[in-house]
Amino acid sequence: MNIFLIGYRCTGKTSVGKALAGKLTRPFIDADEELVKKNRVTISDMVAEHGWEFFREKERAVIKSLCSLENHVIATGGGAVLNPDNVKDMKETGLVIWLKASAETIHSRIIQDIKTLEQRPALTHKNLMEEIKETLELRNPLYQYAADFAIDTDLSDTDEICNRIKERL
Ligand SMILES: Nc1ncnc2c1ncn2[C@@H]1O[C@H](COP(=O)(O)OP(=O)(O)OP(=O)(O)O)[C@@H](O)[C@H]1O
Ligand SMILES: O=C(O)C1=C[C@@H](O)[C@@H](O)[C@H](O)C1
Ligand SMILES: [Mg+2]
Repeated sequence: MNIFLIGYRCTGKTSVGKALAGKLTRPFIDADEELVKKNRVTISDMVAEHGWEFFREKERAVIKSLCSLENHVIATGGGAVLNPDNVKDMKETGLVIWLKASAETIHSRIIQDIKTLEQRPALTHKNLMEEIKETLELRNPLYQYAADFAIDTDLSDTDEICNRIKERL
């Protein structure tokens, strides 16, 4: 079984995924990083040039191919659950863990993370806080449906989150 990490931007899927894979001595792979490598373009440039629909098609291709792996820890992009085929494939081939954080925590991590410019182009025309709140409201039911269980990340560091996941496995 694979372990898939899902959740909104900056809930820690990539950071926790890497650390968890180390602790479980399993290989780690990140869907966003795979997409960038495969297409040789940053996410921000891809979205600026071709739009979100094009990005979602590329993301679907990556998730589909990652679902054929075995025993990997896989960090997904924040919007992977928007495609029901991704959700179906992840549920069939692994355990799906939802990393959660409050809108305030997400906002603060997004504006501080150096990767935001290349990796997290705006999803809406709203200001960042409104975008986060509105998008979380739309996506929370999708994360909920996809996940086997959820972990709150607001008050814990990566190491503590890994330990809490390990307790649940
Ligand atoms: N538990 C945490 N406590 C504090 N900071 C965190 C925590 N988890 C992640 N961060 C910070 O938030 C930022 C984003 O983390 P990360 O890239 O792992 O998120 P992500 O969920 O993979 O985001 P994306 O969906 O955009 O790929 C980084 O600067 C990271 O250090
Ligand atoms: O939340 C989203 O829709 C996204 C999150 C990032 O991980 C990237 O996959 C991309 O910026 C889209
Ligand atoms: Mg990530």
